[in-house]
Amino acid sequence: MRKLAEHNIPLREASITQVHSVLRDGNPLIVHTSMFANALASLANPKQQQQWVPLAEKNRIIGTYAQTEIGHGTFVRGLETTAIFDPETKEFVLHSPTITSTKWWPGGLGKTANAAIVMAQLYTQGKCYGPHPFFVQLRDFDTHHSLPGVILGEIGPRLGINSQDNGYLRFDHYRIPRTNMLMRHSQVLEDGSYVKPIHNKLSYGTMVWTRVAIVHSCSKKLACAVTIATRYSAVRHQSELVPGKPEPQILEYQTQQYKLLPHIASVFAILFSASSVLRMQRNVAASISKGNVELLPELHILSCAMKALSSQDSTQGIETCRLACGGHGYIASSGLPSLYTSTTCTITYEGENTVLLLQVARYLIKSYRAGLEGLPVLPSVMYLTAPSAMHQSPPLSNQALIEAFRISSANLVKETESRLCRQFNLEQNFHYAWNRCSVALVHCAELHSRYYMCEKFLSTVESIRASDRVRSVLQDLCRLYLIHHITLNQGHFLRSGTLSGVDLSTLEEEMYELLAKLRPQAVPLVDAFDFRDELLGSTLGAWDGRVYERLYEEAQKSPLNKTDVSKAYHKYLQPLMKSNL
Ligand SMILES: CCCCCCCCCCCCCCCCCCCC(=O)SCCNC(=O)CCNC(=O)[C@H](O)C(C)(C)COP(=O)(O)OP(=O)(O)OC[C@H]1O[C@@H](n2cnc3c(N)ncnc32)[C@H](O)[C@@H]1OP(=O)(O)O
Ligand SMILES: Cc1cc2nc3c(=O)[nH]c(=O)nc-3n(C[C@H](O)[C@H](O)[C@H](O)COP(=O)(O)OP(=O)(O)OC[C@H]3O[C@@H](n4cnc5c(N)ncnc54)[C@H](O)[C@@H]3O)c2cc1C
Repeated sequence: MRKLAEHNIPLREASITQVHSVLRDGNPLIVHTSMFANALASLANPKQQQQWVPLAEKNRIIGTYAQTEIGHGTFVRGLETTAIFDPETKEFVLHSPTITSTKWWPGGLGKTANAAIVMAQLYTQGKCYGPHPFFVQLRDFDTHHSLPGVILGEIGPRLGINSQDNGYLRFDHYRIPRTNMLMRHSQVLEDGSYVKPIHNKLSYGTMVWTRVAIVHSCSKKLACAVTIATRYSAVRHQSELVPGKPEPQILEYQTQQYKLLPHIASVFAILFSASSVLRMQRNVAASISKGNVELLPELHILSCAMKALSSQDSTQGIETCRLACGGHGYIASSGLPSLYTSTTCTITYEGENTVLLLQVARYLIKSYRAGLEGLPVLPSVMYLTAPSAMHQSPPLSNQALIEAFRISSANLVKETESRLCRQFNLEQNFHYAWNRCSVALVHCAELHSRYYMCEKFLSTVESIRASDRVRSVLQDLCRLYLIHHITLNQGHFLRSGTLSGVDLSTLEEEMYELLAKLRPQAVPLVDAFDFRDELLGSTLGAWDGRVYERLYEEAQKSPLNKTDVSKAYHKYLQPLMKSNL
């Protein structure tokens, strides 16, 4: 926090700095500096911002974002916490009517936060207007005691990020002033009348913002993991590549290169996509402040798509890196276990991935149908009904591979839409039919999202300002990424007829050549991520390569090594040994 102040970084930008990476196992302030700060910036009106932002900036108010309940996380419309407007006192009465309405999970809520943005069902003049955000003080700002009517606690240990306190929260007819409803987009006036927002999902804006931030953070986490595993693979010697010859660096094995290099490429793919979505988000935010919400659906879908893909890719990549380090990848001091546990949660939070991919699929199907009817569709999905341009690019060139992605994705959407129609004819109910097609729909969303990521990687590499040598390495890396994902998805390319079996064999051959070509670049590439040793926090991945010394030194710090004979020996082991059991 002192560093943020020193560098004049506003609170809402703290999460896109490296500040949070210093505390590897999560930290209790992350939701304060990310979602809470963003909710104030984007959902509060100017007067409310004047009131709360300076206090939050000075950490007098420490906030969280309390939306999820024990009973509902995904289905936001199903939240049960109520905020009923009382026109007599000009207050909202917050209440948790059921066990399932208990807020559950918010980061920092258990012990750290003294305030929260609470999402609750807004009732006024006897009508429910759906979930809306409210600024709610939870604890006394001086004593930190929870306030009467607020029941708070911590939910208990989790798979990871245990340096954070995740909390639960219940309200017992807890009153807050009318002006605590965040009123930038919708309002409740003094007489209780409701003023609608210009788009009814604007109150979900903080989720969209966070999904974009997550994409960025996933590229960083994966970059840490590949740095550790690649440096280690250059230090570690094992087995014989050629019988009787010295043990090679494990990075010499093609299988090891295959484990690491595609994930190094993935860091760039995610990072370039993140930058592109971030640019779009800034444009959309500027348009919204001028009253234009035209591009909001596109941003919502893109952020869902990129959050889903980047969280899945980085989680799988980190696990592969851990496995690529053999036994030493399992030790906590390698840094890999905590990278995994603090990344796998990104698959679930801020919208569970399957659910987000189904949002993307819904948009694809709607856009495809609109395109067929000649109705306008937004740029990112025009390709679904646009004619193919396959023949214009040299076979198997990068451009041809991108076109193959595009056509295969369009083909899959077309096939799935037909399946949906057939299912609808059988079921006579759109929702049942949708559910019966949802596995295929998720595949559509994944392929479309992968197409977007590949396209961003390629277009960024082509336009990047760099020396010829650096550009050439990035081009190889990008090529590897494209081919790798084509081989992983080969069924789709064969089905769409965009690539033949022979094409796929040719590409596979090229991939093996690229692995060998990129092998000497592996260490320089990860060094270029430029992580300080303190930030990596890894015995295996430090800059100097002193892996064995560091492992040994770290072992000395184990509390069990403070004495030669542990207390447990006297208490349990010795009696057991003497018991003749
Ligand atoms: C240098 C860089 C260094 C980087 C390192 C820095 C590291 C730090 C990074 C920090 C990252 C921050 C981490 C913070 C920690 C976060 C902790 C996690 C917090 C949480 O999890 S908060 C809770 C999140 N909860 C969710 O996400 C719930 C998911 N569910 C939903 O969003 C919705 O319910 C869902 C699924 C979208 C459905 O909504 P619903 O209302 O039911 O809508 P419909 O399905 O009926 O759709 C109707 C219509 O609305 C459209 N729609 C939906 N959502 C939106 C939206 N947000 N915006 C615009 N439009 C939306 C939808 O597409 C439909 O459109 P149609 O046209 O088809 O009708
Ligand atoms: C570490 C961590 C931190 C968190 N921090 C916060 C926080 O700060 N604030 C906050 O408000 N929340 C927070 N959450 C909660 C988080 O946002 C939710 O857990 C998440 O949105 C998923 O919702 P859920 O738990 O209800 O899962 P569910 O929706 O119950 O998902 C369970 C399964 O059901 C499936 N499913 C659900 N709906 C559908 C559907 N429509 N179609 C197909 N399949 C479906 C899912 O795909 C999944 O497989 C946090 C969670 C975690 C793990």
